[in-house]
Amino acid sequence: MTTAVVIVAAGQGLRLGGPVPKQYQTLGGRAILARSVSAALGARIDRVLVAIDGQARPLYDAAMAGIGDPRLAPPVTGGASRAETVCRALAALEPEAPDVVLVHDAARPFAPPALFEALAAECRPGQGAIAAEPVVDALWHGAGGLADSPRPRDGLWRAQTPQAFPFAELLAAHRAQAEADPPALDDAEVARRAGLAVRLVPGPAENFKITAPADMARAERMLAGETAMDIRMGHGFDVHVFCEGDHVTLCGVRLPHSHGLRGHSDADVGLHALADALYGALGEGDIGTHFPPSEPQWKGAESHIFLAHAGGRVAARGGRIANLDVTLLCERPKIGPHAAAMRARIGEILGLDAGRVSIKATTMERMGFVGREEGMGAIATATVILGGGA
Ligand SMILES: Nc1ccn([C@@H]2O[C@H](COP(=O)(O)OP(=O)(O)OP(=O)(O)O)[C@@H](O)[C@H]2O)c(=O)n1
Ligand SMILES: C[C@](O)(CO)[C@H](O)COP(=O)(O)O
Repeated sequence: MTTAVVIVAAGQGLRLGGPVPKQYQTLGGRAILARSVSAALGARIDRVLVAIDGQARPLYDAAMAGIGDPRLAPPVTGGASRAETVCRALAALEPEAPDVVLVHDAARPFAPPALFEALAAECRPGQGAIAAEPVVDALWHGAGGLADSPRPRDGLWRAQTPQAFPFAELLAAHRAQAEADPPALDDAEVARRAGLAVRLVPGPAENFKITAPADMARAERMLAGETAMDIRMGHGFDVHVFCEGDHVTLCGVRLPHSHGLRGHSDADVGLHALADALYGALGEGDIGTHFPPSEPQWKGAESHIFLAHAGGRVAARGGRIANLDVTLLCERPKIGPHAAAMRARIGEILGLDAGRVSIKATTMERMGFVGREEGMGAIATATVILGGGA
Protein backbone atom coordinates (compact mmCIF):
# COMPACT_ATOMS: atom_id res chain seq x y z
CA MET A 1 0.00 0.00 0.00
CA THR A 2 1.39 3.47 -0.91
CA THR A 3 0.49 6.44 1.23
CA ALA A 4 0.78 10.19 0.69
CA VAL A 5 0.17 13.11 3.03
CA VAL A 6 -1.16 16.46 1.81
CA ILE A 7 -0.41 19.31 4.18
CA VAL A 8 -2.71 22.27 3.57
CA ALA A 9 -0.83 25.49 4.21
CA ALA A 10 -2.40 28.02 1.85
CA GLY A 11 -4.42 29.92 4.47
CA GLN A 12 -3.76 33.48 5.62
CA GLY A 13 -4.03 32.84 9.39
CA LEU A 14 -6.14 35.98 9.86
CA ARG A 15 -7.54 34.99 13.28
CA LEU A 16 -4.05 34.61 14.70
CA GLY A 17 -2.64 37.68 12.98
CA GLY A 18 1.07 38.50 12.89
CA PRO A 19 3.56 39.64 10.25
CA VAL A 20 3.38 36.36 8.27
CA PRO A 21 0.67 33.65 8.02
CA LYS A 22 0.66 31.43 11.12
CA GLN A 23 2.19 28.37 9.45
CA TYR A 24 5.40 30.36 8.91
CA GLN A 25 5.55 31.73 12.46
CA THR A 26 7.93 29.95 14.82
CA LEU A 27 7.20 27.84 17.87
CA GLY A 28 10.18 26.96 20.02
CA GLY A 29 12.46 28.30 17.26
CA ARG A 30 10.91 26.22 14.41
CA ALA A 31 8.27 27.16 11.87
CA ILE A 32 4.87 25.62 12.63
CA LEU A 33 4.80 24.23 9.09
CA ALA A 34 8.20 22.55 9.60
CA ARG A 35 6.84 20.84 12.71
CA SER A 36 3.73 19.57 10.88
CA VAL A 37 5.81 18.31 7.95
CA SER A 38 8.26 16.57 10.33
CA ALA A 39 5.35 14.88 12.12
CA ALA A 40 4.17 13.42 8.79
CA LEU A 41 7.70 12.42 7.76
CA GLY A 42 8.06 10.65 11.12
CA ALA A 43 5.40 8.16 9.99
CA ARG A 44 5.73 5.33 7.45
CA ILE A 45 4.63 7.51 4.53
CA ASP A 46 5.82 7.49 0.91
CA ARG A 47 5.20 11.11 -0.06
CA VAL A 48 4.50 14.44 1.63
CA LEU A 49 3.16 17.35 -0.44
CA VAL A 50 2.53 20.83 0.92
CA ALA A 51 -0.01 23.20 -0.68
CA ILE A 52 0.89 26.85 -0.19
CA ASP A 53 -0.16 30.31 -1.30
CA GLY A 54 2.03 30.98 -4.36
CA GLN A 55 3.10 34.35 -2.94
CA ALA A 56 4.54 32.61 0.11
CA ARG A 57 7.20 30.55 -1.70
CA PRO A 58 10.15 32.35 -0.03
CA LEU A 59 8.56 31.76 3.39
CA TYR A 60 8.05 28.09 2.50
CA ASP A 61 11.67 27.70 1.36
CA ALA A 62 12.95 29.27 4.58
CA ALA A 63 10.71 27.06 6.74
CA MET A 64 11.77 23.85 4.95
CA ALA A 65 15.49 24.70 4.85
CA GLY A 66 16.44 22.08 7.44
CA ILE A 67 14.34 19.25 5.94
CA GLY A 68 16.23 17.23 3.35
CA ASP A 69 13.90 14.23 3.14
CA PRO A 70 13.51 12.94 -0.45
CA ARG A 71 9.86 12.04 0.31
CA LEU A 72 9.03 15.77 0.46
CA ALA A 73 7.75 16.84 -2.99
CA PRO A 74 8.02 20.40 -4.34
CA PRO A 75 5.05 22.47 -3.09
CA VAL A 76 1.91 23.14 -5.12
CA THR A 77 -0.30 26.21 -5.10
CA GLY A 78 -3.51 26.02 -3.06
CA GLY A 79 -6.84 27.76 -3.60
CA ALA A 80 -9.22 30.29 -2.08
CA SER A 81 -10.86 27.79 0.30
CA ARG A 82 -9.44 24.86 2.22
CA ALA A 83 -11.46 22.46 0.06
CA GLU A 84 -10.06 24.02 -3.13
CA THR A 85 -6.54 23.74 -1.71
CA VAL A 86 -7.06 20.03 -1.00
CA CYS A 87 -8.52 19.44 -4.44
CA ARG A 88 -5.53 21.06 -6.16
CA ALA A 89 -3.06 19.05 -4.10
CA LEU A 90 -4.87 15.79 -4.84
CA ALA A 91 -4.81 16.61 -8.54
CA ALA A 92 -1.05 17.11 -8.33
CA LEU A 93 -0.70 13.64 -6.79
CA GLU A 94 -2.80 11.99 -9.52
CA PRO A 95 0.18 10.84 -11.66
CA GLU A 96 1.63 8.82 -8.80
CA ALA A 97 -1.84 7.79 -7.51
CA PRO A 98 -1.10 6.58 -3.99
CA ASP A 99 -3.53 4.05 -2.49
CA VAL A 100 -4.25 6.22 0.53
CA VAL A 101 -4.01 9.96 1.11
CA LEU A 102 -4.05 11.75 4.46
CA VAL A 103 -4.96 15.44 4.56
CA HIS A 104 -3.45 17.38 7.44
CA ASP A 105 -3.62 21.03 8.55
CA ALA A 106 -0.28 22.83 8.65
CA ALA A 107 -1.78 24.53 11.71
CA ARG A 108 -1.70 21.29 13.77
CA PRO A 109 2.00 20.86 14.58
CA PHE A 110 1.58 18.30 17.40
CA ALA A 111 0.01 15.35 15.55
CA PRO A 112 1.89 12.20 16.61
CA PRO A 113 3.40 10.25 13.69
CA ALA A 114 1.64 7.09 14.94
CA LEU A 115 -1.71 8.80 14.35
CA PHE A 116 -0.98 9.05 10.60
CA GLU A 117 -0.27 5.32 10.50
CA ALA A 118 -3.33 4.39 12.60
CA LEU A 119 -5.62 6.36 10.30
CA ALA A 120 -4.10 4.96 7.10
CA ALA A 121 -4.62 1.45 8.46
CA GLU A 122 -8.39 2.12 8.74
CA CYS A 123 -8.78 2.95 5.04
CA ARG A 124 -10.39 0.49 2.64
CA PRO A 125 -12.60 0.82 -0.42
CA GLY A 126 -15.57 3.03 0.51
CA GLN A 127 -14.14 3.95 3.93
CA GLY A 128 -11.87 6.63 5.36
CA ALA A 129 -10.94 7.62 8.90
CA ILE A 130 -10.41 10.88 10.75
CA ALA A 131 -8.80 11.85 14.03
CA ALA A 132 -11.40 13.32 16.36
CA GLU A 133 -12.14 14.06 20.01
CA PRO A 134 -15.45 13.24 21.70
CA VAL A 135 -17.24 16.34 22.98
CA VAL A 136 -17.15 16.36 26.79
CA ASP A 137 -18.52 19.84 27.60
CA ALA A 138 -22.14 20.96 27.84
CA LEU A 139 -23.19 22.52 24.55
CA TRP A 140 -25.17 25.77 24.44
CA HIS A 141 -26.56 27.81 21.63
CA GLY A 142 -26.03 31.47 22.42
CA ALA A 143 -27.33 34.71 20.98
CA GLY A 144 -26.14 38.20 21.79
CA GLY A 145 -23.76 36.86 24.44
CA LEU A 146 -26.58 35.06 26.29
CA ALA A 147 -27.12 31.31 26.61
CA ASP A 148 -30.21 30.44 24.67
CA SER A 149 -30.87 26.69 24.57
CA PRO A 150 -28.77 23.59 25.45
CA ARG A 151 -27.89 21.17 22.69
CA PRO A 152 -27.47 17.40 23.08
CA ARG A 153 -23.83 16.38 22.88
CA ASP A 154 -24.38 12.61 22.68
CA GLY A 155 -22.48 11.17 19.76
CA LEU A 156 -20.75 14.47 18.92
CA TRP A 157 -17.06 14.58 18.00
CA ARG A 158 -14.70 17.46 17.24
CA ALA A 159 -12.84 16.80 14.00
CA GLN A 160 -9.06 17.00 13.92
CA THR A 161 -6.66 16.17 11.14
CA PRO A 162 -5.08 13.99 9.72
CA GLN A 163 -8.06 12.69 7.76
CA ALA A 164 -7.31 9.58 5.68
CA PHE A 165 -9.13 8.25 2.60
CA PRO A 166 -8.66 5.97 -0.40
CA PHE A 167 -6.94 8.43 -2.77
CA ALA A 168 -9.02 7.92 -5.91
CA GLU A 169 -12.30 8.12 -4.01
CA LEU A 170 -11.37 11.35 -2.21
CA LEU A 171 -10.15 12.98 -5.43
CA ALA A 172 -13.38 12.03 -7.23
CA ALA A 173 -15.46 13.36 -4.33
CA HIS A 174 -13.60 16.66 -4.29
CA ARG A 175 -13.94 17.08 -8.05
CA ALA A 176 -17.65 16.34 -7.89
CA GLN A 177 -18.08 19.00 -5.19
CA ALA A 178 -15.77 21.66 -6.60
CA GLU A 179 -18.69 24.10 -6.94
CA ALA A 180 -20.19 23.41 -3.49
CA ASP A 181 -21.22 26.64 -1.76
CA PRO A 182 -20.33 26.96 1.01
CA PRO A 183 -17.36 24.63 0.56
CA ALA A 184 -17.01 21.69 2.94
CA LEU A 185 -15.19 22.47 6.19
CA ASP A 186 -13.15 19.30 6.08
CA ASP A 187 -12.52 16.17 4.02
CA ALA A 188 -14.81 14.06 6.18
CA GLU A 189 -17.68 16.27 4.99
CA VAL A 190 -16.61 15.86 1.36
CA ALA A 191 -16.35 12.09 1.84
CA ARG A 192 -19.70 11.73 3.59
CA ARG A 193 -21.44 13.75 0.87
CA ALA A 194 -19.98 11.25 -1.59
CA GLY A 195 -21.33 8.33 0.43
CA LEU A 196 -18.04 7.09 1.98
CA ALA A 197 -18.04 5.73 5.53
CA VAL A 198 -15.77 7.68 7.89
CA ARG A 199 -14.36 6.04 11.00
CA LEU A 200 -13.73 8.23 14.05
CA VAL A 201 -10.32 7.52 15.60
CA PRO A 202 -9.59 9.28 18.91
CA GLY A 203 -6.85 11.90 18.51
CA PRO A 204 -4.95 13.42 21.44
CA ALA A 205 -5.95 16.81 22.90
CA GLU A 206 -2.40 18.04 22.08
CA ASN A 207 -3.32 17.79 18.40
CA PHE A 208 -5.17 21.11 18.59
CA LYS A 209 -5.31 23.61 15.72
CA ILE A 210 -3.46 26.87 16.19
CA THR A 211 -6.16 29.37 15.36
CA ALA A 212 -6.14 32.29 17.85
CA PRO A 213 -3.37 33.94 19.95
CA ALA A 214 -4.32 31.83 23.00
CA ASP A 215 -3.51 28.66 20.99
CA MET A 216 -0.03 30.00 20.23
CA ALA A 217 0.53 30.67 23.93
CA ARG A 218 -0.68 27.14 24.78
CA ALA A 219 1.70 25.66 22.20
CA GLU A 220 4.64 27.66 23.60
CA ARG A 221 3.80 26.41 27.10
CA MET A 222 3.68 22.81 25.88
CA LEU A 223 7.09 23.10 24.25
CA ALA A 224 8.58 24.86 27.27
CA GLY A 225 7.34 22.01 29.47
CA GLU A 226 8.87 19.42 27.15
CA THR A 227 12.27 21.05 26.93
CA ALA A 228 12.58 22.06 30.57
CA MET A 229 11.38 18.81 32.14
CA ASP A 230 14.35 16.94 33.57
CA ILE A 231 13.50 13.31 34.37
CA ARG A 232 16.03 11.60 36.65
CA MET A 233 16.51 7.93 37.54
CA GLY A 234 18.46 6.77 40.54
CA HIS A 235 19.16 3.37 42.04
CA GLY A 236 20.26 2.22 45.46
CA PHE A 237 21.54 -1.04 46.92
CA ASP A 238 22.14 -2.00 50.54
CA VAL A 239 22.89 -5.12 52.62
CA HIS A 240 22.95 -5.79 56.37
CA VAL A 241 24.04 -8.83 58.32
CA PHE A 242 21.70 -10.70 60.65
CA CYS A 243 22.53 -10.67 64.38
CA GLU A 244 20.85 -11.72 67.58
CA GLY A 245 17.48 -10.10 68.07
CA ASP A 246 13.73 -10.56 67.85
CA HIS A 247 12.71 -8.19 65.03
CA VAL A 248 13.77 -6.47 61.84
CA THR A 249 12.69 -3.05 60.57
CA LEU A 250 12.03 -3.13 56.84
CA CYS A 251 10.73 -0.20 54.81
CA GLY A 252 9.77 1.50 58.07
CA VAL A 253 7.70 -1.43 59.40
CA ARG A 254 8.77 -3.48 62.44
CA LEU A 255 8.40 -7.23 61.84
CA PRO A 256 8.93 -9.96 64.47
CA HIS A 257 11.79 -12.23 63.39
CA SER A 258 14.17 -14.87 64.75
CA HIS A 259 17.08 -12.40 64.28
CA GLY A 260 17.77 -8.71 64.11
CA LEU A 261 19.81 -6.77 61.53
CA ARG A 262 23.12 -5.22 62.54
CA GLY A 263 23.96 -1.68 61.50
CA HIS A 264 25.03 1.75 62.66
CA SER A 265 21.36 2.83 62.45
CA ASP A 266 18.27 0.61 62.68
CA ALA A 267 19.64 -1.28 59.62
CA ASP A 268 16.49 -0.82 57.52
CA VAL A 269 17.90 -2.03 54.20
CA GLY A 270 14.75 -1.02 52.30
CA LEU A 271 14.78 2.62 53.40
CA HIS A 272 18.55 2.84 52.96
CA ALA A 273 18.34 1.61 49.36
CA LEU A 274 15.47 4.02 48.70
CA ALA A 275 17.28 7.02 50.17
CA ASP A 276 20.33 6.17 48.06
CA ALA A 277 18.14 5.91 44.96
CA LEU A 278 16.79 9.42 45.62
CA TYR A 279 20.25 10.85 46.30
CA GLY A 280 21.45 9.09 43.16
CA ALA A 281 18.68 10.64 41.04
CA LEU A 282 19.77 14.06 42.27
CA GLY A 283 23.48 13.33 41.86
CA GLU A 284 23.94 14.11 45.55
CA GLY A 285 26.02 11.17 46.80
CA ASP A 286 24.53 8.63 49.21
CA ILE A 287 23.40 8.27 52.82
CA GLY A 288 27.01 8.25 54.03
CA THR A 289 27.57 11.65 52.38
CA HIS A 290 24.77 13.24 54.41
CA PHE A 291 24.88 11.10 57.60
CA PRO A 292 28.53 9.96 58.06
CA PRO A 293 28.80 6.70 60.03
CA SER A 294 31.68 8.35 61.90
CA GLU A 295 29.20 10.71 63.59
CA PRO A 296 27.86 9.17 66.79
CA GLN A 297 24.52 10.98 66.71
CA TRP A 298 23.30 8.65 63.92
CA LYS A 299 24.02 5.50 65.94
CA GLY A 300 20.76 3.55 66.22
CA ALA A 301 18.93 6.28 64.27
CA GLU A 302 15.59 5.39 62.74
CA SER A 303 15.99 5.30 58.98
CA HIS A 304 12.90 7.35 58.24
CA ILE A 305 15.15 10.33 59.08
CA PHE A 306 17.39 9.48 56.12
CA LEU A 307 14.54 8.92 53.72
CA ALA A 308 12.77 12.11 54.78
CA HIS A 309 16.04 14.00 54.25
CA ALA A 310 16.43 12.57 50.73
CA GLY A 311 12.80 13.49 49.98
CA GLY A 312 13.48 16.98 51.33
CA ARG A 313 16.40 17.34 48.94
CA VAL A 314 14.09 16.54 46.00
CA ALA A 315 11.66 19.23 47.19
CA ALA A 316 14.52 21.70 47.75
CA ARG A 317 15.55 21.19 44.11
CA GLY A 318 11.98 22.06 43.02
CA GLY A 319 11.31 18.45 42.00
CA ARG A 320 8.84 15.72 42.73
CA ILE A 321 9.06 11.95 43.04
CA ALA A 322 7.28 10.15 40.20
CA ASN A 323 7.67 6.63 41.60
CA LEU A 324 9.75 4.38 43.86
CA ASP A 325 10.33 0.66 43.45
CA VAL A 326 11.99 -1.57 46.06
CA THR A 327 12.93 -5.23 45.88
CA LEU A 328 13.86 -6.88 49.20
CA LEU A 329 16.18 -9.90 49.01
CA CYS A 330 15.57 -12.39 51.81
CA GLU A 331 14.56 -15.99 52.47
CA ARG A 332 12.59 -14.87 55.55
CA PRO A 333 10.54 -13.07 56.80
CA LYS A 334 7.75 -13.23 54.21
CA ILE A 335 7.30 -9.72 52.83
CA GLY A 336 4.02 -10.03 50.90
CA PRO A 337 1.69 -9.74 53.89
CA HIS A 338 3.44 -6.51 54.96
CA ALA A 339 3.91 -4.84 51.57
CA ALA A 340 0.81 -2.64 51.86
CA ALA A 341 1.90 -1.34 55.28
CA MET A 342 5.38 -0.64 53.91
CA ARG A 343 4.00 1.31 50.95
CA ALA A 344 1.80 3.32 53.28
CA ARG A 345 4.68 4.06 55.66
CA ILE A 346 7.00 5.21 52.86
CA GLY A 347 4.20 7.37 51.49
CA GLU A 348 3.75 8.87 54.95
CA ILE A 349 7.46 9.64 55.36
CA LEU A 350 7.71 11.31 51.96
CA GLY A 351 4.25 12.85 51.71
CA LEU A 352 3.73 10.70 48.61
CA ASP A 353 0.71 8.76 47.37
CA ALA A 354 1.25 5.08 48.24
CA GLY A 355 0.23 4.28 44.66
CA ARG A 356 3.61 5.66 43.57
CA VAL A 357 5.48 3.19 45.81
CA SER A 358 6.07 -0.45 44.92
CA ILE A 359 7.40 -3.13 47.28
CA LYS A 360 8.51 -6.51 45.96
CA ALA A 361 10.61 -9.31 47.38
CA THR A 362 12.51 -12.32 46.20
CA THR A 363 14.40 -15.15 47.82
CA MET A 364 17.83 -16.06 46.45
CA GLU A 365 16.83 -19.72 46.04
CA ARG A 366 19.00 -20.59 49.06
CA MET A 367 22.14 -19.33 47.28
CA GLY A 368 24.76 -16.97 48.62
CA PHE A 369 24.69 -14.92 51.82
CA VAL A 370 20.94 -14.28 51.51
CA GLY A 371 20.25 -17.94 50.82
CA ARG A 372 22.24 -19.01 53.89
CA GLU A 373 20.34 -16.38 55.91
CA GLU A 374 23.50 -14.58 56.94
CA GLY A 375 21.94 -11.28 56.00
CA MET A 376 19.56 -9.59 53.62
CA GLY A 377 19.63 -6.93 50.93
CA ALA A 378 17.50 -4.41 49.06
CA ILE A 379 17.58 -2.85 45.59
CA ALA A 380 15.62 0.32 44.84
CA THR A 381 14.98 2.68 41.96
CA ALA A 382 13.55 6.17 42.08
CA THR A 383 12.24 8.42 39.32
CA VAL A 384 12.41 12.12 40.09
CA ILE A 385 11.12 14.98 37.92
CA LEU A 386 12.91 18.29 38.12
CA GLY A 387 11.73 21.40 36.23
CA GLY A 388 9.03 21.43 33.53
CA GLY A 389 6.39 22.41 36.09
CA ALA A 390 7.34 19.40 38.28
N1 LIG B 1 -7.59 28.57 1.40
C1 LIG B 1 -7.08 27.87 2.38
C2 LIG B 1 -7.52 28.03 3.71
C3 LIG B 1 -6.94 27.29 4.71
N2 LIG B 1 -5.94 26.43 4.41
C4 LIG B 1 -5.27 25.67 5.48
O1 LIG B 1 -6.21 24.94 6.23
C5 LIG B 1 -5.75 24.76 7.55
C6 LIG B 1 -6.85 25.02 8.56
O2 LIG B 1 -7.44 26.28 8.34
P1 LIG B 1 -7.46 27.52 9.34
O3 LIG B 1 -7.00 27.17 10.66
O4 LIG B 1 -8.79 28.13 9.20
O5 LIG B 1 -6.33 28.45 8.69
P2 LIG B 1 -6.46 29.87 8.02
O6 LIG B 1 -7.49 29.85 6.96
O7 LIG B 1 -5.08 30.20 7.61
O8 LIG B 1 -6.89 30.77 9.27
P3 LIG B 1 -7.88 32.00 9.34
O9 LIG B 1 -9.24 31.45 9.04
O10 LIG B 1 -7.74 32.50 10.73
O11 LIG B 1 -7.43 33.00 8.30
C7 LIG B 1 -4.56 25.69 7.73
O12 LIG B 1 -3.37 24.91 7.80
C8 LIG B 1 -4.59 26.55 6.51
O13 LIG B 1 -3.31 26.99 6.04
C9 LIG B 1 -5.53 26.28 3.09
O14 LIG B 1 -4.60 25.50 2.85
N3 LIG B 1 -6.11 26.98 2.11
C1 LIG C 1 -10.23 20.55 9.11
C2 LIG C 1 -10.40 21.11 10.50
O1 LIG C 1 -9.13 21.25 11.11
C3 LIG C 1 -11.19 20.11 11.32
O2 LIG C 1 -11.37 20.55 12.60
C4 LIG C 1 -11.06 22.45 10.49
O3 LIG C 1 -12.36 22.35 10.02
C5 LIG C 1 -10.27 23.45 9.66
O4 LIG C 1 -10.38 24.72 10.19
P1 LIG C 1 -11.28 25.88 9.54
O5 LIG C 1 -11.23 26.98 10.55
O6 LIG C 1 -12.64 25.31 9.39
O7 LIG C 1 -10.62 26.20 8.24
